[in-house]
Amino acid sequence: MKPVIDVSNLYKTIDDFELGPFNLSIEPGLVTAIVGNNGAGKSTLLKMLMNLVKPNQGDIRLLERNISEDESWKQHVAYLPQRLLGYDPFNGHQLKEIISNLYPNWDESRFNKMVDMFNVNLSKKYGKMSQGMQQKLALALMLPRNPDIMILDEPTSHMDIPSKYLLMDILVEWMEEGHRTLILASHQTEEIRKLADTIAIIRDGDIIGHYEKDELSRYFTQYWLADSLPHKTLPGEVKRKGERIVITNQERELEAYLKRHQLKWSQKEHIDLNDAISLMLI
Ligand SMILES: Nc1ncnc2c1ncn2[C@@H]1O[C@H](COP(=O)(O)OP(=O)(O)OP(=O)(O)O)[C@@H](O)[C@H]1O
Repeated sequence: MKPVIDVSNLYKTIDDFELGPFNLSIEPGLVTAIVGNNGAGKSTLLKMLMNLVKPNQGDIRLLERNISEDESWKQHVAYLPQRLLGYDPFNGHQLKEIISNLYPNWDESRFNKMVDMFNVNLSKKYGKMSQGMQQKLALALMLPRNPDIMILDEPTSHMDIPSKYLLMDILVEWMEEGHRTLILASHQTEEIRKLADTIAIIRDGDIIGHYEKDELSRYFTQYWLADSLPHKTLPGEVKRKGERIVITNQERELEAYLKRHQLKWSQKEHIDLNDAISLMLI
C-alpha cells in the first residue's frame, strides 16, 4: 500500500536547532503517534507536513503529491496546531459558521454531538475560553469536515481526564468509520497506548525509530538475576536497577552471555510501553 505521507531526506534548522535529516513513511488507515522529548521537533515536523514551515532540504509527499507543488491535498487534511491564530475574537457559533461554509462535506450533526459531549458554550468567545475548552471546540470544528487525514498536535494537553477519555473514544470511532489516517504528536501515555498503531520517536531532532506499537512493547526485556550483576556492561544493556536487575534490547545475546558465565536468572519480562519510550528518549 502506498504511504499517505512520504518524507525523504528532510532537514530543517532553526537557529542552532537541527531536525533530521530523516525519512518517514506513514501508512494509510493507521494512527501514528509522534513522540519525543520537549523541543525534539515534533511541532516543527507537523508544520512542515502542512507546508507551513519550509525545510532546508528534502521532499514531502502527501497523498502522492508534492506538498509545495500541488496544493490539492489540503482539502483532504485537517490540522490542529497547539495554538490557533485568529480564533480569539469569535464565539463558537461564529467560528462554526465560518468553518462549515469552507467545507462542502461538513457534518452538522457530528458538530452538534461533539459540542454536547464536551459541553462547549458556543456563545463564549474563543479567546475567553479556558485552554481545555478551546481544544474541545477546535476538535469539534475539525472532525465534521470529514478529512481523510487528521494531524493533531498535542490535542488533549489541557483537557481534564474524563474529556481525554471521551476524545479517545471519539477518535477510535472516527478511525473505524473509513479508511482514515491519524497523526498525533503526544506526551499522553494513555493516548499513545490506546490509539497508536505505530510510534515514531524523535529525540533532540533525530528520528531514532518508527515502530509498530507491539514491536516497541517487546523491544526491551528486564531480567532478574539470582546473584549480583557483574561490573562489566552486558550485551544490549540499557539500564540497571539495583544489584540484580538489568534491562537489555538484545535478549538472545544476553542469555548466551549469562549462560557462558554461569550467571543464573530467575525471571524476565518485557518492559511497559511507557518505560520503553522513556528509555529511548534518554
Ligand atoms: N518560531 C521559532 N523560533 C525559534 N525557535 C523555534 C521556533 N519554533 C521552534 N523553535 C525551536 O525548534 C525546536 C523544536 O521545537 P518544537 O516546538 O518543534 O519541539 P516539540 O518537540 O514540539 O516540543 P514540545 O514537546 O516541547 O512541544 C526547539 O528548540 C524550539 O525552540
